[in-house]
Amino acid sequence: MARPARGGIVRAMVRFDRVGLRYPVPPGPEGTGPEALRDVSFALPEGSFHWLLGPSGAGKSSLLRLMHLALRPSRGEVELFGARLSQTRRAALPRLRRRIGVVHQDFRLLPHLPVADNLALPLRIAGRAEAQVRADVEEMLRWIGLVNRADALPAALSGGEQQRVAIARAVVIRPALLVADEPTGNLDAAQTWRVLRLLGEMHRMGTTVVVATHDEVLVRAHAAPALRLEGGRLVSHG
Ligand SMILES: Nc1ncnc2c1ncn2[C@@H]1O[C@H](COP(=O)(O)OP(=O)(O)OP(=O)(O)O)[C@@H](O)[C@H]1O
Repeated sequence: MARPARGGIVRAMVRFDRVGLRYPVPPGPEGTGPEALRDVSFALPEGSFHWLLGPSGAGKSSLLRLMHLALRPSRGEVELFGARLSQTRRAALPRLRRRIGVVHQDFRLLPHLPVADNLALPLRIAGRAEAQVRADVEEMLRWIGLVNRADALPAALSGGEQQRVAIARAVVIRPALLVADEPTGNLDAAQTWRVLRLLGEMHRMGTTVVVATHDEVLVRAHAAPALRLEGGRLVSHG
């Protein structure tokens, strides 16, 4: 469900216009690999929730990498928060990246830092005062139900607990856009529902959310529009 912005007009948070992507395949020059995405166009309204679906190799992770600025397109235009990437200076990218939270299937927590410090890191990088960092981390731990694991290292947590920490870390600086790549791929059913609930809560608070998944049960449980990829092409949207 999209929330109207000022004047009732729903802004696009993300817009892809005829986007193509070729990976650089060594040893050739950049852009000579097979096409991972072809002619992909869509717009995601501010405050929407979308599933990203498609068989293995369809291009889901590639599309999300473009969306969270880990890659630039080989063709076409990606627009985020109204900024066209082709016209955005490299120096301006970190500021855009701070508006995007990313969750991966394999959590990617820093293994040598306790849970609380994993959550604090984005806040410290953003220069928040330490009292604010402590308050925000506490709030996040409460939200994900892990207050009593603040001092644990990630390896001491179950996969589902680690994924809840990863979601909290992705949203602790209140991103406008949250992208998740197979966030429940390694989780059992009970943990999958908890993760889905957290993603749904972020959406209800106004965050634009995109979730790639293979899990049709999940998709049926949370009715939302879907982008469906096949062979690098967007075959349906809605
Ligand atoms: N880093 C890379 N270098 C070269 N080719 C890549 C790279 N990552 C993905 N590809 C290729 O791009 C295409 C799309 O892959 P992608 O990982 O985006 O698909 P996917 O839909 O996310 O698949 P899965 O569901 O298995 O994760 C595939 O042909 C894949 O081999």
